[in-house]
Amino acid sequence: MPALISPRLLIFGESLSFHKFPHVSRNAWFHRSVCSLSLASLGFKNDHETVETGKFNEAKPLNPLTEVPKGKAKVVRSHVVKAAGPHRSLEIDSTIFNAKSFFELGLPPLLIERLEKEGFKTPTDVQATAIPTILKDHDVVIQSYTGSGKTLAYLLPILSEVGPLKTRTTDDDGEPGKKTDIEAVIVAPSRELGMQIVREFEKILGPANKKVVQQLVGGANRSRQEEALRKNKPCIVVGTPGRISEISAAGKLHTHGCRFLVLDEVDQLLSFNFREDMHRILEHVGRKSSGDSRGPKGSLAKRAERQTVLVSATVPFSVIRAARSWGHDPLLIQAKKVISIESISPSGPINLSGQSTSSDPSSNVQTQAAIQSLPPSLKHYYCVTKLQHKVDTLRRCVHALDAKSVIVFMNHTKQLKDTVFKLEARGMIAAELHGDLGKLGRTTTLKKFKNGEVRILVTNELSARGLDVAECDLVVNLDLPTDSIHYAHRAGRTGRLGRKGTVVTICEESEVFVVKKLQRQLSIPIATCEFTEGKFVITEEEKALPALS
Ligand SMILES: Nc1ncnc2c1ncn2[C@@H]1O[C@H](COP(=O)(O)OP(=O)(O)OP(=O)(O)O)[C@@H](O)[C@H]1O
Repeated sequence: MPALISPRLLIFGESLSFHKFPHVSRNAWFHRSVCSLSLASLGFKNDHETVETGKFNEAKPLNPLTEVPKGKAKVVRSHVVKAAGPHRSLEIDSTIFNAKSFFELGLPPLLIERLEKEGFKTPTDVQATAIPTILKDHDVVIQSYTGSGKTLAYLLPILSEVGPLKTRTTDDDGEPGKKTDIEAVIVAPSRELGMQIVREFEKILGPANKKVVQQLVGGANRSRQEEALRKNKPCIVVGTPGRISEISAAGKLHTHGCRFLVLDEVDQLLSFNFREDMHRILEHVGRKSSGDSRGPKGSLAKRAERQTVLVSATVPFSVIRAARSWGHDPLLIQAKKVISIESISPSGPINLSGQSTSSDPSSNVQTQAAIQSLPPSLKHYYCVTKLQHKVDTLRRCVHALDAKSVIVFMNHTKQLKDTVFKLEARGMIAAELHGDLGKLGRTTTLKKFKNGEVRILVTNELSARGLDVAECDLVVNLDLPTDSIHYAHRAGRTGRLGRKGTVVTICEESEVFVVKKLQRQLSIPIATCEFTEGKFVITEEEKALPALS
């Protein structure tokens, strides 16, 4: 089973052990029920406004809309709100939002004005907790599930202190062209995520202030980025570790006076691949805070003491350790909770309530980290098929669920390309996204997928982290993920910001025990399903199981 063997297993400690976990009879856990569902019946809108600009010129599915037997579909209707931004199609469960307003969080009026203009009306829970904590100058680790709005949770307090929308104004701040030092550095593990964060900054800053933020991602022309730094003198840079450290080493990026260092997807940035570049960044961006001079910022001396913000949906203990050594008295923020990291024992992983446990950290750090990263609105299924029928099963899955925007994860580029070819041969609009494509190719594909021109994006781990496509209503694992952390990040590409989302793992009979182990590790039910005669049929429903420890 080569797809399951990855060097990344070493990063996160525990891996899926194929021999340790015996094959367990499915029937032992199931309560048998058969019903047919579409994504609409699972809580999605069924009409074609879901993808506003979508132009699916495909062969019609055999049975486009599936009848849902009354009482079988588990539709949980709750008060819904609309998403901010141009796509307003999928319903959002309002329970993700906080009772407080952005104003109550202490954000400056100009920033609130911009938020309102862009349609951001209410903060999410993690934003309502993180924003005031960061504004009080604390070093923090932000951990909450995928799609819960962690980007704005750090972006808004930064823009409260840096750039033209900030609270306090001085003559030299905020305007591009006047300052020479960078005031905030945001590091992300992939170009796509880096560019996505830049777009989020640009959205809030507004068209007049775009030059306040500069992207420094790999794959793009470096001299053009250096030229933009020299000419525009941005106060915020967002980039990948390699490119940031390259430009910094060349003396073209001045970050010693930097006030904010954000490491997004920090657990991935801790991996061996990024070690050297991350070392340079940590050494050259501001200086580690001592805690002595905490208080309102303003003087240059105080600015040189950086505030460190670590962010991820999955926080293994290695991140807690890193937070301790890179910051002063850091706090862990989990949706509505704030916990002192110093109080977490180095010998134990953090559990669901944010406290440490005394068990062996290597045994279940990964499990705990993954459990907390899954949005509750996701539904998980798996379907058993033969290897040679996987693509056909995928096609039937997409049709049966009437999915509008699908991300398919595979582990190997060659097979990934074959899958796109086969899907296209069957009249489906699919595209590939992987590291072998150039930056332009990747950007174009992603753009087409986001605006609905491409219905099925076939990709690999590159897209598992951070990718935010609000309309994505289905994630399919056509190859199994390496472990529960990877499952969680892949799954998190759907069900963004309280929307409903469906995750289907298509596997061979011999791989079922791995799905069972994921189910136990993540403490989620993963029901068995089939796609017959254009219908999505849940053949055996799972009970939620206690997490493996
Ligand atoms: N308060 C809000 N109101 C409306 N939309 C919001 C709000 N906060 C964030 N969003 C939107 O929700 C989407 C998901 O946010 P974001 O990408 O920051 O999630 P995340 O928690 O970082 O996810 P991941 O862990 O997968 O990276 C984005 O499109 C963002 O613009």
